[in-house]
Amino acid sequence: MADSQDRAFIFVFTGPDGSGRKTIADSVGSTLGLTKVLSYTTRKPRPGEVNGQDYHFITPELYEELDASGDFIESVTINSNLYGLRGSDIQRSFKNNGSVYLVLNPEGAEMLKQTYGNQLIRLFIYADRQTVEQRQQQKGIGGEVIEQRLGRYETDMIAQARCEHAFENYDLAHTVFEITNTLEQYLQRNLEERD
Ligand SMILES: Nc1ncnc2c1ncn2[C@@H]1O[C@H](COP(=O)(O)OP(=O)(O)OP(=O)(O)O)[C@@H](O)[C@H]1O
Ligand SMILES: Nc1nc2c(ncn2[C@@H]2O[C@H](COP(=O)(O)O)[C@@H](O)[C@H]2O)c(=O)[nH]1
Repeated sequence: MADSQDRAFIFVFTGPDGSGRKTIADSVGSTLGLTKVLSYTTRKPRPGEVNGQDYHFITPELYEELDASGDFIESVTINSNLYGLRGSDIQRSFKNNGSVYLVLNPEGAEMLKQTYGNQLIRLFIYADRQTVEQRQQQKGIGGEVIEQRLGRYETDMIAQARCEHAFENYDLAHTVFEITNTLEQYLQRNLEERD
């Protein structure tokens, strides 16, 4: 008999920066009552970002310490900043709350897929290059950072083919509706299997 946490899903919202991953993930997650698992980063918070809500913002020293203890299930360096996820955070959320969601770049999503297999569902969110650039500008992200992020756009887009689902994001309400329906099917299937 499978343990209840074996039946929980990890929904990973991925795709190019600025495609709308966080906005969609938080909206779908709140509608479906999913728990968000936050990454740890050595990056400094941007205006409006809150520790414990957007990321766990930590010092490079603490990051090194956690990394040396083998805490990170996945760790990457992006623009000289470290980002990682602790496996224990995912396991704790599974035990307490069931299915979880998180937002990762395609590289991180791929790495986690290798660990969690069928339990992990990748939702690829995308829009054209010009649109993601404009969205980042409107969000107030600096020109240099946007340039660095756009440098990864083509590589990130290639990952679409490996994801379980892909959604174009222009009409936000429509995208959220489509993804909510898709995830409901996974959660419903789980409930039926339990009965
Ligand atoms: N369909 C949409 N139409 C217009 N604006 C959108 C749409 N989806 C998201 N946005 C806006 O685009 C901006 C980027 O969205 P969001 O932060 O969710 O993207 P992201 O992929 O997580 O990128 P980032 O890494 O920059 O945070 C936000 O200001 C968000 O409100
Ligand atoms: N592989 C991982 N990627 C992550 C993680 N946490 C966030 N991210 C992605 O990094 C870039 C840059 O993020 P930003 O907030 O500094 O702009 C973006 O694509 C994030 O989704 C992680 O733990 N692992």
